[in-house]
Amino acid sequence: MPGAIEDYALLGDLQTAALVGLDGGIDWLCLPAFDSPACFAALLDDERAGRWRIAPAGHGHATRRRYRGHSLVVESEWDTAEGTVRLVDCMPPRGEAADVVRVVEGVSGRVRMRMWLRLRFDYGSVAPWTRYGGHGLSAIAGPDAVWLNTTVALSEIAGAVCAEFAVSAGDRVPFVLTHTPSHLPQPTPVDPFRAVADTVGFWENWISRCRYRGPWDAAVRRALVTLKALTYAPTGGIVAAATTSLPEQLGGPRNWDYRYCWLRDATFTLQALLGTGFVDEARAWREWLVRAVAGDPAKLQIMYGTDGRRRLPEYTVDWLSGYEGSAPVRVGNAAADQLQLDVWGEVLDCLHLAREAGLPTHDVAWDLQRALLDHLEGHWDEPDNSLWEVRGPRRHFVHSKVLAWAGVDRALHTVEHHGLDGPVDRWRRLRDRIHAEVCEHGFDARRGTFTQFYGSQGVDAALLLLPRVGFLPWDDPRVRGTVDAVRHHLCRDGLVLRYQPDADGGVDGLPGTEGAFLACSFWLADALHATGRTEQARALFQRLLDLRNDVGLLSEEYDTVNRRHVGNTPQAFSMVGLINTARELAGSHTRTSADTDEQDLTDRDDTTL
Ligand SMILES: OC[C@H]1O[C@H](O[C@H]2O[C@H](CO)[C@@H](O)[C@H](O)[C@H]2O)[C@H](O)[C@@H](O)[C@@H]1O
Repeated sequence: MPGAIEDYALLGDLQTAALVGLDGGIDWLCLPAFDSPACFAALLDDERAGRWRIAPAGHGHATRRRYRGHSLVVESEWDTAEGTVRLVDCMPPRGEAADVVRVVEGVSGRVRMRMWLRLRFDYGSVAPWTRYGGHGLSAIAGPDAVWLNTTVALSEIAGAVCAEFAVSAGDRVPFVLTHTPSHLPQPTPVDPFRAVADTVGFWENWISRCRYRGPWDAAVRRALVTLKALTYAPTGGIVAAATTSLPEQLGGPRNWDYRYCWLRDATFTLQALLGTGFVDEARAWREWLVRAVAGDPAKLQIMYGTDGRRRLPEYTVDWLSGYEGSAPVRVGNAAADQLQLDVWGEVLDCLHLAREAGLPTHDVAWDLQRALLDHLEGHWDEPDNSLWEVRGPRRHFVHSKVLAWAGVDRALHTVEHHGLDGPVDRWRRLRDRIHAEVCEHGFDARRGTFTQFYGSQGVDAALLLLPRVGFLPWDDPRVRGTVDAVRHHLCRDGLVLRYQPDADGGVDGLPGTEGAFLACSFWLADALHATGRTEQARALFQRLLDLRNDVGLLSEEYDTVNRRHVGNTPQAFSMVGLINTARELAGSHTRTSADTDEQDLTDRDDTTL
């Protein structure tokens, strides 16, 4: 039985990620990449689907746990009747192969320990052939080979690899699990102690480039490290979360695979990284983007594989029972084929912002912007699936139209401020036309609010973003009315739903309901602050900070009834929301290109940037 979603800490090597629970069990690990089949999938079933646990014999949850400094090295400690023991877990920066390093350290007394490893390739379905030799083993099946190196004796019990040993104060017992494609020879084993030190050094060095200084510094840095850990270093792509199919409703079917690169999530992530000083990541992402979307702009997808792959067919993994019975488990994501008009606007905004942030003007990037804009010009007035990826009928979603407006607006800014070439008069007319249409059809004067889509009876938390992209100012009565309507209709226990799933006869085409969406809750805090209700904004932000788990992570949503994290974890959207709201409340504006006229990025030298 897996732990609560909030029980998990993240390990990662910038190519893949593992989740380690409070009880010392790694319940999720895909090798060699984020979206590879899992070799530990207990998270979505039970230990028969693969798990690796190290803990004091007969003990459950660790007494305390933390990341070492700002790194992704997790230290779990158990106080037991026999003494205290520490488990140090990490994935060192990728060298020759992918490694998971676990070191048991005796702190006091003499503690009996138990290691239990059950490798199951291909999401729990393939038990490898295991060969033992000395203090190690190799496990091979199909394309995968895994080696375990340790200093303690291993044995096999009921299909699992076990070790019983004891540690006294000062003892260190290492375990190194290494993966390679099965046709390659065993790689040179890493030195586990050096690997831990290198991992700490890597992350401390990376975060030292952070230019945010202000309140909530530790929370912001942890969020940034998490975003970086969701980056696939070889290509610069950024995944939306480390997992698939953690449910948006416990026991329900709203279970999706987030191990891909959504243009929307990635652009939000980039805005947070750029705003805190991480320009190299923006450069890598722009390169990734230009490669991924090259070709016909009509064929732009809303998401890609981390390598830019377009085909992400969705299928169900029926042999896994799902997290706490939440079936189906899905691999791939059918949303890849949807029309989500906001993405054109977000990409145009992000490319513009990258340029404003000092990335050199790049002809290919401008060619891409122009091609995207040409396509948007011919398609902005079509109904779409919206940023929420509804699986019901396409509609004229207000947020999508506003982001189309923003895309045109950013292209105009680029021409005006960077001397690039474009048909500005035509684009100005287009921008004005979209604006007028949204204000006419997307605003309900009777209720004083923008609506989820033209003619809708529902509202949408994404409407909180309208002033942020510069569509209308925060003091416009239509904006204030919309903020109030979102609060009134979408708040549950003070947190914000994306929309009312049952409005307009059911907009998303899915059964069941879902938790409060944490990114939207951060957007409400920003909106309260921007409309002069800073105390309420701070209170909401504090509430959201309090929802982080013991190591500072947030999943996608929060179940306000069961008081639990729900949805995939850790989710970039949520961590981005934390960073942006901290910056807003600290007085360092989250820049969108809508601001660049007035601010001209002078805040690049602010201490809080
Ligand atoms: O709720 C239905 C949709 O949920 C997922 O999409 C959500 O996550 C994406 C990644 O973070 C985000 O970009 C999107 O805005 C969210 O709605 C799921 O991936 C979709 O397949 C699903 O239809």
